Amino acid sequence: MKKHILVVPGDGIGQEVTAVGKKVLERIAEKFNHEFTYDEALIGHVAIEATGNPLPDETLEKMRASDAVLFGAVGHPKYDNDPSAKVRPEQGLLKMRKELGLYANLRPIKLFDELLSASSIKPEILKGSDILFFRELTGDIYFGEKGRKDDGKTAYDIAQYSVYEVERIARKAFDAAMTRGKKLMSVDKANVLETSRLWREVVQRVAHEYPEVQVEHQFVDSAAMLLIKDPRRFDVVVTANLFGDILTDEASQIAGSMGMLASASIGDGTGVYEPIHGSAHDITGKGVANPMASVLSAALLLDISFGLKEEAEAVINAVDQVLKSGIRTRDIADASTPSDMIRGTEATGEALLKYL
Ligand SMILES: NC(=O)C1=CN([C@@H]2O[C@H](COP(=O)(O)OP(=O)(O)OC[C@H]3O[C@@H](n4cnc5c(N)ncnc54)[C@H](O)[C@@H]3O)[C@@H](O)[C@H]2O)C=CC1
Ligand SMILES: CC(C)CC(=O)C(=O)O
Ligand SMILES: [Mg+2]
Repeated sequence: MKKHILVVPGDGIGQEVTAVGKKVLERIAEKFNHEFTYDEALIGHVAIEATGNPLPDETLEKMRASDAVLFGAVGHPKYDNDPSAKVRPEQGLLKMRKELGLYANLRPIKLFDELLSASSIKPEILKGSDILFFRELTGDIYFGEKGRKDDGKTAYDIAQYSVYEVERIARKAFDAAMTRGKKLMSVDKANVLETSRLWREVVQRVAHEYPEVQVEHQFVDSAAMLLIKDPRRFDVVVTANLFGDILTDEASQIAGSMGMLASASIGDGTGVYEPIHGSAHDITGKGVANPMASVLSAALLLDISFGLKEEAEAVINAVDQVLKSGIRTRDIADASTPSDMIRGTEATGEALLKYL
C-alpha cells in the first residue's frame, strides 16, 4: 500500500515521542511491504518562532494533502506564564482541528495487564477496564466567542453546541457501542447547562436508532468520581469537548500514565493521530518521556486511516511485549521495577523495534 504521512512533532516532548512513533511506522512499512512516504511540518511554539504563526498555511496545506497526520504536542512555558500573550501555540492546535473538521476524538483507555500495579487505583478495581471515549472536538467553550468586557475586569468564554454537532458525535459513539459491549454513557451537566440539556435531548433521540444499546446519562461531576471508583462500569463514553479533555486525563491513571494514552482525531478529511498528553515542560529535553502514546497513536493511524488491522495489532503487540520484558519508562515504573529496567524514550523505542 502507498501512503503519504505528515509528521508534525510540535513542541517539547512532542519532538521526542513522535520520532519514536515515526520509526515504528517505518518498521511496519518494511515488515509488511508498504510504501509510506513522509514529510514534516511546523505547529505550535516552533512554528511561531519560525513564521510568527502557530499554524502556518503551508502546514495546513500539507495536512490536507496527506493521507494521515502523526501529531506530537504543542505548548511552551513562555505562554503558560504569560496569560496576556495574544499569539499562543494552542491556537495552532485548535485551528488545525477546526480547519480539518476533526469533530471526533477517540481516546481508548487501554490498560495493559503488565501495568495493573503502575496505577494508584487498586488492581482488583482496575482489572478488565476497557473504555473508549468519544470527545467532541470542534465545538463547546473552546471555540465560542471569548474576550474581556470593557470594564477590563470581566472575562467570558461562550459554550455553544448545535443539534447537528451533537448528533454526529453521538452517532459515531453509538456505532462504536454496537461493535463493543452495547453500552454507552453520555456525560453532561444537564442539571445546570443549556448546552448540556440540548446534548442530552439529542443523545436520547439518537438512542432510538440504536435500541440494542443500553444508555446511561451521568453528570460530569459524578462521572469523574465513578471513573476512579468503578472503571469497569464504563464502556463507550460520549461527551463534550471540555468534559472529555478533563475526564480522559483523569482516565490516564487507569492505564497507568498520560504517556500511555493515544488518540485519533477524525472527521471528513485527513485524520490526525496524537497522544492525549501535552508538551510536558517538566520533562522536556531529559529523554525520559514515554513514547507509547505516540506509538499507539501510530497504531490507530494504521487501523483507522489505512484499514491496516494486522499492522496495527503488530504495533500493540510490540508494546505489550516490551512491557512484558519488564522495560519501563519512569512514569510507569513502580517500587518493584529494578532500576536497570528503567529506560529513556529512545531506548524504549529501540526495544519496540526489536519486537517488530
Ligand atoms: N495536545 C496538546 O498539544 C496539549 C498541549 N498541552 C500543553 O502542554 C503544556 C504542558 O501542559 P501540562 O498541563 O503539563 O500537561 P502535559 O500533558 O504536558 O503533562 C502533564 C503531566 O504528565 C506528564 N507526562 C505527559 N506526557 C508524558 C509522557 N509521554 N511520558 C511521561 N510523562 C508524561 C508530564 O511530565 C506532566 O507531569 C502546556 O503548554 C499545555 O498548554 C496540554 C495538553 C495537550
Ligand atoms: C490545548 C488543549 C485544547 C489541548 C488538550 O488539552 C487536549 O486536546 O487534550
Ligand atoms: Mg487535554
